[in-house]
Amino acid sequence: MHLGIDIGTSSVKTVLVDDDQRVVAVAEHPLEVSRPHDGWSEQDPADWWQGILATVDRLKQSHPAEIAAVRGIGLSGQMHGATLLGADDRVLRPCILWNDGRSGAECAELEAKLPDLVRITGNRAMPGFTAPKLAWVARHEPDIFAATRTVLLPKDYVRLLLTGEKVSEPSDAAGTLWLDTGARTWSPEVLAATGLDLSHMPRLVEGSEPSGVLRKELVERWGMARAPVVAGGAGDNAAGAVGIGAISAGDAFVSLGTSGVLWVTTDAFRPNPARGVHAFCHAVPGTWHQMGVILAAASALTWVTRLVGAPGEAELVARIDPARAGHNPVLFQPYLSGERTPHNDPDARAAFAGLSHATGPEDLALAVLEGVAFAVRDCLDALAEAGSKPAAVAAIGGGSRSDLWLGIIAAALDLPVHRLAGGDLGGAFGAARLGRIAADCADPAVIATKPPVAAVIEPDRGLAARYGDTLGRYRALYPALKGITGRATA
Ligand SMILES: Nc1ncnc2c1ncn2[C@@H]1O[C@H](COP(=O)(O)OP(=O)(O)O)[C@@H](O)[C@H]1O
Ligand SMILES: O=C(CO)[C@@H](O)[C@H](O)COP(=O)(O)O
Repeated sequence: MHLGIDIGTSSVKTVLVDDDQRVVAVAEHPLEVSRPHDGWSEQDPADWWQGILATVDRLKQSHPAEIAAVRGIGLSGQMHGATLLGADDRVLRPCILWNDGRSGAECAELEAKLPDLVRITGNRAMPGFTAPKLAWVARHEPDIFAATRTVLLPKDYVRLLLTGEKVSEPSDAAGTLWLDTGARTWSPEVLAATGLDLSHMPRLVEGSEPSGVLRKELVERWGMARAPVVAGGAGDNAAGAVGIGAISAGDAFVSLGTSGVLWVTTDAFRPNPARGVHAFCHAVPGTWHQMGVILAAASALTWVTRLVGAPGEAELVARIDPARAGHNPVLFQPYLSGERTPHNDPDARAAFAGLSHATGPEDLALAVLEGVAFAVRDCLDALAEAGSKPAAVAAIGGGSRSDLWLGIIAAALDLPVHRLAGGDLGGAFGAARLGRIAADCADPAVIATKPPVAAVIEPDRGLAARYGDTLGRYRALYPALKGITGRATA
């Protein structure tokens, strides 16, 4: 038995997986995002911990024998979040999340200060990455910066509470912008550019290696027969990739979580930072990936669901007439949190265009599904310019539960989309696999196999042709609105 724990942005998900890789049980605990100013995005790390205790406690109640038999635990988490700890390892301020856009000025300064930044890290400085956030804290909260002894990513902070160890691994560490991504080691040069050094960083293991064991009091609380090994784990996208066996060069998927991601696995470090393409390490040693990232995907659907007062995302999507896809006069630019790929613009904002007296909630919802699909198409084209051209993509994350959305995405990308068994569990299932690999010293290729394809969604030819035209109009929105819409001033 193995546990996978994913600190998602919208919830903590914990999955119990047996030795035949069957999901035995899943428990989820919702999380809220706090937005104290326009463009800011924060969470209290104590909420992640409450989510872990609540979900594992629930699994212990429903499956005590299986929890007692857990041998390995894997961690997955939303990437880039800056969790700042003082000398006593207490959290100094709310975690600044991956979709926080406050550090645009610091990004520009960092690139100017360290011309080798892109060569070392393989990435442009983008707000949301961890290093520019620390530069922001140094400028705006100097007392907190001075008190900071350790900076941890979300899943690495909960690892500290689970094991007492300060450890990270390359897939998540690459998203800090402090990693020499090709070498998979911290870069003292980039750390120094933000006033930090190696003492502020956790030690690194590979995602599939042990990082420690569960603390005695938690082993007792959950009635485990012995202390399970806790694996290095992975950032949520790399963990999602392990969960669907996307560990060979060219394997591709689209993730529809709070964020949207178009991921392609690479067998070498292939940076190409133009147009906001990310080049990070994978969770499997000796592998890397490229990805395009949009900051609002399923979260845009959640937003419009609340806006129109619908009871839930699934209920709102069910009200959309699928025949309206491609005939919707309403366009939506989904930059609710600014955008990374392809614009790297934290000040961009979302917009509806083409509203009339005839527009109803279903038109807005369809526009959101279509606008997110076009934003993912922008990622596909940016990755193609970076040399990665997938022939098909798998779909993972909560949004992949919607057949309509996957059909829209297949047509917008003009690629087949594969729905995989368990894909909606995102990183949690992949984390459980990493826990097993670490506990059993197993070969990642033997465990991280591809699950059965539950459905292949081919692009509808007529819809793909109509979207060819709509895509041009969608792409005209950003330059037209730049300078008109933007971050609210205080
Ligand atoms: N049936 C559904 N159809 C479309 N989207 C859905 C459905 N159920 C959940 N979602 C979306 O899934 C999102 C959560 O996905 P998830 O992968 O768990 O995100 P995260 O890892 O960021 O917490 C919610 O924001 C919601 O919009
Ligand atoms: O910032 C990124 C990747 O660079 C995001 O993908 C976060 O990792 C959040 O993931 P979800 O909560 O949307 O799964």
